[in-house]
Amino acid sequence: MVTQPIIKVRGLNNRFGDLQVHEKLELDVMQGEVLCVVGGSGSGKSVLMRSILGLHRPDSGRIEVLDKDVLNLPDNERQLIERKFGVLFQKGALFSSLSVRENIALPMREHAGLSKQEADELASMKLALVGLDDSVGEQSPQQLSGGMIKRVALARALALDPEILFLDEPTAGLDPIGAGAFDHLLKTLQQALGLTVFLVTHDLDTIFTVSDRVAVLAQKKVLVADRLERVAAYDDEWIQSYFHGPRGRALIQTKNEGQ
Ligand SMILES: Nc1ncnc2c1ncn2[C@@H]1O[C@H](COP(=O)(O)OP(=O)(O)OP(=O)(O)O)[C@@H](O)[C@H]1O
Repeated sequence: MVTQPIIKVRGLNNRFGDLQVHEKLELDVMQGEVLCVVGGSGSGKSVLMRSILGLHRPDSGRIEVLDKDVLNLPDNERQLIERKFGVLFQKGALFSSLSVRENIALPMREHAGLSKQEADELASMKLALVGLDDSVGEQSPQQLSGGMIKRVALARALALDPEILFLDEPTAGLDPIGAGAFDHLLKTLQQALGLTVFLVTHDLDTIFTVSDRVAVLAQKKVLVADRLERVAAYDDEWIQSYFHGPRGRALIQTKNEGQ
């Protein structure tokens, strides 16, 4: 499948005081792919995602989304681009004072100007999409398990039918079965909806299940961005210890046996 970059990052520099996080970082995210972004703690994965989302202003560099130079767009055009983003933050807590349905309907009412009834009906569709019963809509977020909360947060991220979905550590805090179920749901939805997914994760299972490509952040840049098997073979100490530790070896073996 030949696709075009939907996001292009060029010469990105991010610095906090004396700490240079990104130096001339380059990255393409291809239309319709799941790109898993990995790297050691503090390597700048979240700052990269926040820079693309417009939540952090980089010191310099260029970020294009759908061929628009988003760092230099007027506010109204920038908002049109942001409407194409769905975001699930690691700590993207739901509003506890609102029901699940109200949480999902909120972006539709605030950003798409839908009536309460329209938004509630669409929220039901989004609940079904993430595999939750409609009755969950009337529950409070505090009543839900960790896995259900992630599904609701995913339903909310999909509220405005985004083209690009950003997720920061979506399986963190889930047990392995819940995490596996979330990974499969994500892959199914991504394929069904034709989404492009930018996924920050430490979770090797997630990478093996959902990634089309993997980008490794190290040494202030994207060291390599390629298919998993090529990245796993890359000659770098961090990559080798990450992908070829006991967990990585077991996953590679399982994958090979499944082929
Ligand atoms: N607003 C900020 N002010 C100062 N330093 C920051 C700020 N945001 C991030 N940093 C620093 O930038 C570096 C990269 O942070 P970032 O959160 O992107 O790392 P990460 O790769 O996502 O790490 P982790 O895997 O631990 O979540 C860290 O050293 C962090 O402390």
